[in-house]
Amino acid sequence: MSIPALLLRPPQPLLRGLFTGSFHRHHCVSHSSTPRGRGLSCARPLKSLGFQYTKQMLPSNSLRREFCTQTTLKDYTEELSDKEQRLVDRLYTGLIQRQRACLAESITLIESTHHRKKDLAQVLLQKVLVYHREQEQLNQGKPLAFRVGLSGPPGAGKSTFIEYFGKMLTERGHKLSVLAVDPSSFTSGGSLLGDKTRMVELSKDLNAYIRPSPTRGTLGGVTRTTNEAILLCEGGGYDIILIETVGVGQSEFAVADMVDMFVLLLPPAGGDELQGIKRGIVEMADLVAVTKSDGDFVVPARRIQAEYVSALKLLRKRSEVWSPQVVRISAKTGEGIAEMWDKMRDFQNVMLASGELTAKRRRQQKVWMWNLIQDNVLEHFRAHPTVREQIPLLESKVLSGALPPGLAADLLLKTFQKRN
Ligand SMILES: Nc1nc2c(ncn2[C@@H]2O[C@H](COP(=O)(O)OP(=O)(O)OP(=O)(O)O)[C@@H](O)[C@H]2O)c(=O)[nH]1
Repeated sequence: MSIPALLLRPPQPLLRGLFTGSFHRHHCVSHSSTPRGRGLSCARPLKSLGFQYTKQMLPSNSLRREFCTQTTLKDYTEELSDKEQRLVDRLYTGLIQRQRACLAESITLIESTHHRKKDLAQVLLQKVLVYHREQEQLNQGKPLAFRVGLSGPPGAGKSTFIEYFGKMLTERGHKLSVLAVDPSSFTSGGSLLGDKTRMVELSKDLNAYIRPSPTRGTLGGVTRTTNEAILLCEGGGYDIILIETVGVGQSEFAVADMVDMFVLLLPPAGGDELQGIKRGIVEMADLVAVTKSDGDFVVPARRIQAEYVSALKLLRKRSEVWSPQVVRISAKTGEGIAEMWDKMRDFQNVMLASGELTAKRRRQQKVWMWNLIQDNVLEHFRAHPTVREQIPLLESKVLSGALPPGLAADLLLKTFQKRN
């Protein structure tokens, strides 16, 4: 993420003072070379970012990007001790040699909340990014992997489906990575997804890698590490990345901003059971699959399929080349799953050929960057001593109706600005 960060315009006065903590350390890096052993500097790099290296001063987009990546990597690398450098090199080499243990260790590193480990993770990510780009160039600019978001309410049949689908893909020579973003893991401490016992066969498959989301942190934090984990998995040679979420919260909106295709699994159940599914989630779906279409469930599955075919027709068209479709599948009998995969490939092909996929990925990079900024700015705002002190009082005044929310927000923002 430091590449887009390097191209940011000079910071606005309000924001200028904010970039002093982890955001700046991880995402804004100095252009000028930093002698080994010197601590990470915040003020100087930001100055150079904003005022010395403007768009006009560098020859072309691609050259500028190249320039930024290399110097970014160099700056971080010089900060590392020999031991740290060896760790990053070992993980990077192991990762691109497709060693699962190194992929697992690398993801653990990016999930770490430890201050120094976070720095190391960024160095590793930069190296993987460069490698990733080289590989994409060798692949005639085509993406290295197909990123698929998969969502559905609890009990929809997600794990049974992934088990069957995953085995089918690995038998066809693919390498599949399943990343589970589970919002329950940080609200209740429990874990709905990612539990390996849910996909017993697939977790034993050497061409499949299943990874639950970390159990700590905020949704923002988890989605950030998921984005980074996607890159690591792709660097590790996985060509299909499945990101699984439970379709009841905010996480699927975040996941939709990370993937090429969004697939919604729905059980053949009545309206009541599907109420938990937010309308917005259906709107994001590129493909809806009605699960458990076998035995007694075939009739209700057909009904749900017909309902969703009609409902999707009413939605605003999101693509020039693809209209969302509704299929019926059974992970018990396997019916419809190969056909579903064919449709997914059709989607990938038409989206790629039309240029929509590339455009979507570009947009997602920008969303990712702004999500990080938003998260960090908010973190700094909440951590500000005076603001933190005033929040409970102002919140209670807003709750009791004594203060309009707009005024309370203005007061807090002014307090924040004064001290920055
Ligand atoms: N008949 C039939 N039952 C299925 C099928 N797929 C899943 N089931 C059953 O549906 C139930 C829920 O399936 P899971 O795969 O655990 O569903 P899930 O969406 O992963 O559920 P959570 O882990 O709670 O999110 C289990 O009892 C499965 O045996 C299917 O294709 N046909």
